[in-house]
Amino acid sequence: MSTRSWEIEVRGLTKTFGTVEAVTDLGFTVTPGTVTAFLGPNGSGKTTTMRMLLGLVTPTAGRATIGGLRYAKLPRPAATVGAVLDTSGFHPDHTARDHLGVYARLGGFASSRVREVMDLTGVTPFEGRRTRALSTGMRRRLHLATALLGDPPVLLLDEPGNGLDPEGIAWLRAFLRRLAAEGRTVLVSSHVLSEVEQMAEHAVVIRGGRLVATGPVADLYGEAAVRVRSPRAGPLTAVLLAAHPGAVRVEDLEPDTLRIHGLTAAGIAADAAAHGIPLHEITPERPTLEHAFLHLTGHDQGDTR
Ligand SMILES: Nc1ncnc2c1ncn2[C@@H]1O[C@H](COP(=O)(O)OP(=O)(O)OP(=O)(O)O)[C@@H](O)[C@H]1O
Repeated sequence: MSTRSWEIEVRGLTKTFGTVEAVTDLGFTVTPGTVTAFLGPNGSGKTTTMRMLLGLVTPTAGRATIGGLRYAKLPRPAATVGAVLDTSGFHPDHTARDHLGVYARLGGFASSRVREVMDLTGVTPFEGRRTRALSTGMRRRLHLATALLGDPPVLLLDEPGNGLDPEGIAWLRAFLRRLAAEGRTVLVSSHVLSEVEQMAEHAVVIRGGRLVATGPVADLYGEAAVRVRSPRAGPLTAVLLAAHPGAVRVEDLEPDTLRIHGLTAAGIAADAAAHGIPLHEITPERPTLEHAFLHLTGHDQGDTR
């Protein structure tokens, strides 16, 4: 890999197909050394954005650059950006090894890379199998292996977890994290947050082609809350509101059950003890990122939390 900083930069990016606004005024940055999740529901514009980054779709407005350059201007595009966008495209009669050999020649990469990427991605155990006979998981690995042939500093992967079983997802997570730890810029799209939750440090969330959030994954979580059950829920509410004016919000879930926002479980327990209020249950509720995602992408209507 070269030492250049291979940052992905998207600014004011817009694409309309006839009357369809696929992407509108989108802006985000993906920094090297991180896995960044590109999240959005189906049809939100993820693939179109990735295609614009690869110069496969011409933007209506704005720009999408890699290391400050448009894809077409990169000195060695195939050795700079490894992409998995379209997961068809294997010759059915080629073996996995043949497929990589063809792509290594096409890309002008050393033939020794074929063995290296097969070992890296776990293709070796089925290298002699014809591609038509590969399982979904094997196909995913072979696509990744193909993308890595040029040892690229940038990886663009469109829904790489699609169709993988939990073991495959766990492998993918660890693998992509390792690639990022080597200093690569890794952008991974998904419409299923739980798939990327444990692998990505950063997220770019879009809806309807527009940015709705970007930043560290940890910041996308909603506010934490504590669920408390007490036979004296009313007096407890009064005590907490009086002791922490403006800082606490209390939801009445049931006559004896509250959800308290703005305080820790320990803080609530201390206030309750100080006023002799018995607690029958006190449970910190960590909001799930899935919930935050559904909220951000407007898919939680009717859901109260
Ligand atoms: N070539 C095209 N011609 C017309 N409309 C298109 C074209 N490509 C994409 N679109 C439309 O642009 C919108 C965004 O599609 P895109 O495939 O980028 O979304 P996505 O987030 O990748 O979705 P998914 O998660 O389903 O793959 C959709 O409304 C889609 O129908």
